This record gives sequence, C-alpha cells and structure tokens, in this order.
Amino acid sequence: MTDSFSATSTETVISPATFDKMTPVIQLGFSDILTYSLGLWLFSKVVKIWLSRWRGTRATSLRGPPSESILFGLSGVLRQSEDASLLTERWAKEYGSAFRVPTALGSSRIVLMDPKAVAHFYSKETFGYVQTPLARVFIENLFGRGVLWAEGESHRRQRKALSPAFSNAAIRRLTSVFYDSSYKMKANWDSILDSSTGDGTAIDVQKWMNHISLDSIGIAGFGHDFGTLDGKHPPVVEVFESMKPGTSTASHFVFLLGPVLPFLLRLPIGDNILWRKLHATMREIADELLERTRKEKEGLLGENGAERSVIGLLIKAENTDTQLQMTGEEVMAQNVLLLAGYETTSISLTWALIELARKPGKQQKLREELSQFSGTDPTWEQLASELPYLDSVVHEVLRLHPPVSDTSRVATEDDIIPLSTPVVTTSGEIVSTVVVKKGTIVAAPIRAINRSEAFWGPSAKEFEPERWLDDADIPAKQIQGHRHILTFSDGARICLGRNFALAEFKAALSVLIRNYTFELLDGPETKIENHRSILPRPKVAGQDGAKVPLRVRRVE
Ligand code: HEM
Repeated sequence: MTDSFSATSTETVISPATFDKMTPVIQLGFSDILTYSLGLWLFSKVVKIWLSRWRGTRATSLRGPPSESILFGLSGVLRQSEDASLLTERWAKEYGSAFRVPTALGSSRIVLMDPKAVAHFYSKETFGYVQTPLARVFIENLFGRGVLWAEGESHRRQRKALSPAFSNAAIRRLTSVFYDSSYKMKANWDSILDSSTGDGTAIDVQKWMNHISLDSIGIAGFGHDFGTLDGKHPPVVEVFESMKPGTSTASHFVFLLGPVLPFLLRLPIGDNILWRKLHATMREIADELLERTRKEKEGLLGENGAERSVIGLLIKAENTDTQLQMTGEEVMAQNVLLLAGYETTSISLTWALIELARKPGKQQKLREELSQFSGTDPTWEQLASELPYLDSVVHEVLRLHPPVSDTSRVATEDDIIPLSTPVVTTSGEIVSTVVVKKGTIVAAPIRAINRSEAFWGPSAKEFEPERWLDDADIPAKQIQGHRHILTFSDGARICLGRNFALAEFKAALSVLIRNYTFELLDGPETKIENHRSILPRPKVAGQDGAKVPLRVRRVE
C-alpha cells in the first residue's frame, strides 16, 4: 500500500504549490468565511422551519422595528448608536412592552420591557433560559468552565460552593482591604497636591479608580497585592488597557454575525486574538495566585490575608463537602472574579465622581452626611445601613450607569411568558402572554429598564439620589432585581459579588468625598462619551483614551 503523503514515494511527492492547495484553512479569506457562514445559516434556517412545522405550536408574532439590513438586521444600528437604550425605550412605547428586534441574517430577538415578563424570564435562568451559544463560547474561551459558564445543576453547585466567601461575615472582614486601598490612593493624591502650585490639580480619576479596584480584588479575591497603588505596572494592567474591542472590520463582523454563527468566535481573527491574550494572562495570574494560596493553606508561606480571600476560602473548603466540591478546573475558572470585580466597580466609582462633579450641591450634601466621621471610618454595618445619602448616591449611580447593559439568553424549551400589560400582535390580536419557541433569543434590556421614564418617571435620565429616600409608589417597584434595579441582573445568576461591590464602592467613596472636592475641568456641562473597553467606560469628550480628568482640591 502506498502512503500518498509519504515524501519517500517517488510517484506521490507533493510539490509546495500542491501542498498549499491542500491546506485551505490557513488561506481562509474574509469572503470565504462569509460564504461558509451564509451556507451554514441557510441550512440552519431550513432545519428550524422544518422543526417548528413538525412541532405544530406557533410563536406569538410580535411587532417590532423594521430591519435596515439583510445581513445585520438592526444589530449594526444598535451598535453604532450612542445610547442603544434610548432606541429600546422608544420601541417599547411604539410596539408595546414585548417586541421583536431583527438581528443578523434574518434572525430576531424578543425584548422584554414588562415587569411580569422580566421576572418570569429571570426566574427560569440557567434552566429554561441559558447563555446564548455565542456567550458560552466567549466565556469558555476567556475564563474556562466556571460559575459564569455553568448552567442548571452544575451552576447551582458552583454558586453554593462560592457563596460563603460572599456572606455578610466575609464582606465585613474584607472592608479593611477596601479602606487600605483607598488610603493608599489618598497618600498618592496628597503628594500630587503638595507638589502642585495652583488651586487644586487635574487628576485622571478613572486611572485611580482602576488602581483601587484592581488592588482590592487582588487582595480580597486572591490574597495577592498587584501593587498598582504602589506604582507597579503588572502585565494584567497592560492587557486590560490594550483592550479596545470592536475597532477592526473583522471584529465588527464577528460581533454582528457571532450571535447566529458562534463558531466565528473560535477563529484567530479580529478581537478574538485580544481575548485569547487576556485569557492567557488571567490564566497565568490565577495559576500563580492559586498556587500561593494552596501553599499558605498548607502553612508553607507565613503571609496572612490569603486565607480570608475569596479563593482562599474556596480552597480551604476543598474536601470538606464532597457534594459541593469543585474540580481543579472549576476553581481555576473562578478567575472570572478578577475581571468581574475589577471592571464593574472601577467604572461605577468613576461614574459616581463624574455625577457628583456635575452636581456640586449633591456632592456637598454627601460630604455633610459623612462629616460625622473624622479620624475614623464608617464600619461595615454603618456603610451597609446607617448612611442613607451615601446609599442613595451609590444606588442612583448603579441605576443610571449599569456596567452590563442587558441579559440575553436562549430558550431551552417552548415557553409562555406572562405580561402585566397586553400587547398587540402583527395580526392586530391583543395578547397578555407571549408564546416563545425553543431556540429563541430573549433579552431583558437592563439599561433601558433602569432608565425608563415609564418606570422611573420624567426625571428617569437625571442623577437624583433623593428618589431613593422617597417611598413613592412608582411603577419601578414592580421590577424585582436588587432594590428594583437590574444592574446586578436577577434570578439564579444575580451578581454573586454585589455585597462585595457595594462595600467597596461605599468605603472608597466615603474616603474620596470626605477628603477631596471634585469639579469637571470645563464645567458641569462637559460632554462625557463612551469609550470602548472590555465594558463601556466613560471618558471626557476629546480625551485620548478612557481619561476622566477632574479638578481635585483638598477639603479644608
Ligand atoms: C458594580 C459592580 C458590579 C456589577 C454592576 C456587577 C454586575 C453583574 C451582572 C449584571 C452579573 C450577571 C452577568 C450575567 O448573567 O451574564 C454579574 C454576575 C457575577 N458577578 Fe458581578 N457585578 C459587580 C461586581 C462584582 C464583584 C466585585 C464580584 C466579585 C468579587 C462579582 C462577581 C460576579 C460573579 C461571580 C458573577 C456570576 C454569577 C453567576 O453566574 O451565577 N461581581 N455581575
């Protein structure tokens, strides 16, 4: 038998040119990817139609905005829009609180702006509605098969194993970590102010909120000090800073077509390369930190701190309950905490300083509430429940600027979603339930709901912390989630770190506001834009990169 690939066979020696032709994967051009994608999509469409006819039941034919592109539906329009939540809110007014939005390649997704529907949707998280194939590939590529990736029973087990590390007792113990980071930042700012001659000085607050957030999650999450507040520049910061997703044509295509063709995410093109780099860096950090924590558990290292960290507690609990135990791979995949804890909190702190700089009266009101603490810091209990204006400011920032703007899931089975307010279908029928077929993408638009006038009244887009002190019976109270906002999501996947985030947010803000005043350089009307990063960040218009310079003065 001749081996046709053997270079020793004289009849079958393959020339370099022939070899090139035999390795088409390497030569896949953009048009090839598109052609294959369209072929696959057509095939999946035919199968879907065939399956739905075979099953017999019919989905509710919801109304919605018309498509503007055969290839991308309205995905391109939403992506280009400065604030997609305004479009969502407008469509809800026009088509009702459940409507259909055309997406790539003739597909669509159902958007729910109805409280009963949203509560029903979240109540079926991880069983009836699960991460979309695109999100699943993305999460697995980036973090591995941790709690964010898992569904159903596996998700429940991982959550239960992680929960003690986020209990009130655990967060109370971690509060000193948040203060330590905030005071390290203060020492830096004081020396910047000491060396400046003018009336206050311009400081890029976003950079410092990133430092507080990264050092805090390093110590509190993994028992490791990244040292950014001590002037260190660890590789993870470089990777985080270089993340500017969505800027190349290839990444644009992957973003728009990925929801229907998730395999595009596995190709080494566009942002996929960046995400892989981020994954490699996070994996390296998690490896190192876990190794250290394990050694400390075995008493090989004398440092304290690691055993009270989230991962430290997880490792300590290893072997204590076989039902809840995580595999080594699952513990590693909890590196998701690094990104989850870093991005969201630093963005929220930055927005708090921007909003308070826009409204100096409210900044002063907060300072007055905090003035009872001089020479001492609020305890965890005081932060949690004894400072109503601080609590209002924090929740108002989280309502107005949710770092994650929606929850998109795919139905694992046919479902009937109840509505509080009936909607009119394409045939003019009035329905108070929506029949959804298995495989349909359904979304709760967090940002649009949090900022909707229908729920929060005419001042919904304004920064008004006072609304949290007012016990008015507004429609927003029909929304579940954390304190009637969806910023931390809801249901089985509600943010595990929300109490951690709230303690850090409040501790850091209390130090900042007691010690400094903040002003936008060009006045309260300074334009703030979106900067594309892992999650969208604020930036002062015209700045190069995600910079938010504010004039900082010492409180006299
Ligand atoms: C302002 C700060 C934060 C916000 C707005 C926020 C928001 C969210 C949201 C919206 C989700 C749901 C994601 C999804 O279902 O796709 C989530 C999940 C999660 N968050 Fe947070 N988060 C914050 C801070 C934190 C912190 C500090 C940690 C940890 C230290 C953390 C850990 C997690 C984890 C582990 C999950 C996954 C939960 C699960 O899948 O069961 N988060 N967060």
